[in-house]
Amino acid sequence: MEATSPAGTLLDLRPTRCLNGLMLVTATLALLMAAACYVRGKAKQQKTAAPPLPPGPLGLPLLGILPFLNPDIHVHFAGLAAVYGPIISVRVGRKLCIVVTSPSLAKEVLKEHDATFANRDVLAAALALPNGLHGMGWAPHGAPRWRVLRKIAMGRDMLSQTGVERFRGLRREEVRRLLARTRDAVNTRVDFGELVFGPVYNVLTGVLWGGSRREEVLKVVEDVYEMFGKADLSDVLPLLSRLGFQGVVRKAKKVSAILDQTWEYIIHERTTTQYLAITAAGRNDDESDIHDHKPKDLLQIMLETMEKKDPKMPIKRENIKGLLTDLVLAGLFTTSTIMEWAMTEMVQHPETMRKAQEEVERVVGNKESSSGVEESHVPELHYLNALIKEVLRLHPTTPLMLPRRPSQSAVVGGYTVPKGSCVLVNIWAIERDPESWDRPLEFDPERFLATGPAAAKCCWDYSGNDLRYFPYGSGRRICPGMYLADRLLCYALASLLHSFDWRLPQGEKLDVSTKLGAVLKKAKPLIVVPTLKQTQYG
Ligand code: HEM
Repeated sequence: MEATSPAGTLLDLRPTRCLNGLMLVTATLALLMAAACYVRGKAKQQKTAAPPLPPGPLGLPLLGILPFLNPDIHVHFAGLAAVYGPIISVRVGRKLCIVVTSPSLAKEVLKEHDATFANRDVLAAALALPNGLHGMGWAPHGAPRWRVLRKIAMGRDMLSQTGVERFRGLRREEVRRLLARTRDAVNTRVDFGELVFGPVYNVLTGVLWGGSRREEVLKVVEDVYEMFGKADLSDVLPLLSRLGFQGVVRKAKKVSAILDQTWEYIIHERTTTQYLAITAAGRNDDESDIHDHKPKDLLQIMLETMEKKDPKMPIKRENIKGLLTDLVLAGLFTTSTIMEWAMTEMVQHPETMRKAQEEVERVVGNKESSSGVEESHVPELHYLNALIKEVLRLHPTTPLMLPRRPSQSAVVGGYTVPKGSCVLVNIWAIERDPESWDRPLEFDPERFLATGPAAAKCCWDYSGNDLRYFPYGSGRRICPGMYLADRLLCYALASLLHSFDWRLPQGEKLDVSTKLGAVLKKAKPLIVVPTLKQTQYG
């Protein structure tokens, strides 16, 4: 008889049970581990998966939204922002554009991720200029030449706040000439943009290279300006340029050869005759006399820097030509356009012109007690300074700023902005945003004269620190010419308001429509009639 004690049964069964138990535990552990791996993997995947591109319209294959693009691109993009939100992505041909339309997102791009977004998205026309990439405007921000050129341009002898003081004499001379020209034209129809263009150009060329061969340079610079203002398909459809449909690029090559030659003549003249004369006269780097009508200009400073061969300041001839081209192009059309917009707004709102005139007269004095506006009066002209700020708010010269190109992918507003895309900041829309501005479309200089707690809260200066108002840009690529532009704008306008009254020709209406080229200009020139004011100087 088989002994069947419970113990025996237990003994008999134990190995099998053990095996089953072990398998069960192992299986459970394996399952748990697999589940843990899956969860961890998923979490990691979620962590590393980039957020999506910003929303935006789909557009057509290959062409994107190109066929539907309104020529006033800033207005078109503002409309898309109203539908899709403050950060959008659009394909324009092959190019992926990310457009930012709010102060907080502009801050992310221009301040918080400043280094990532400090490169320019270089236009095909700029690439075609032989010195296009050797200057400042299109150079990659990390490149040593960009740092060196910015250092020189913003140096204490050049375009810095103290540097511009050295050219007071030059500005005075040009503004006096402007007053004389206006006096010759009283009671006649005057193209205001044309009237102020000359003095702005003369001041710039004087500061940059002493003004020699002015007319020759102007002819080419105007061509280059036109070229940058034209939409170039090879920027967005590179295939076209490979097939030879280059349009703007072909023209750029032609024009730039002439410009290059002209710079060569100017440099040659300086290094042979005038340069020797200047060094023989014993000028040195520290010389900074605001009464000197011919202080050392940028060309001179750059030639001397090149000659010193300091490894920390490596400058080549092409950098000199590139920087001169950049500064004259970037400074001329912006400053003269803002002057035209200022007069346009004052003619449209005569009460603002009257207030500005009263202020100038109060500060400068009348005919008997004063010999006219001097630059030393400018800081006291609070209303006029506010008026210029308001003009810059409503009429940003580059409504989408200069295009940026991220050096690596970044997350902005919770969306991915891919490396190499073209990033645009719609400053035109931001500076008209009702969330930041009371009655945003009204021309109201007083908004910049806020006193009390309102003034303490905001920072309406040109530093680019408050991303609701940054007409000269923000961050490392902020405009290097802002002190010169500001000084010239205020001084020239104050002088013109002190000496003359300005009105539209009898029976004519003001046309304020705009045209977007390299800068946002009036579509039609401003025609005005200056008349002599009772208190007339100059
Ligand atoms: C009212 C006149 C002017 C306005 C409204 C203006 C506005 C601007 C703006 C918005 C930018 C882009 C900044 C950014 O990307 O953050 C810029 C860049 C620049 N501006 Fe001006 N500007 C004016 C006058 C001038 C003048 C007089 C000069 C030269 C003398 C100048 C030279 C430049 C240059 C070279 C750049 C490119 C800087 C870089 O990329 O590093 N601008 N300007």
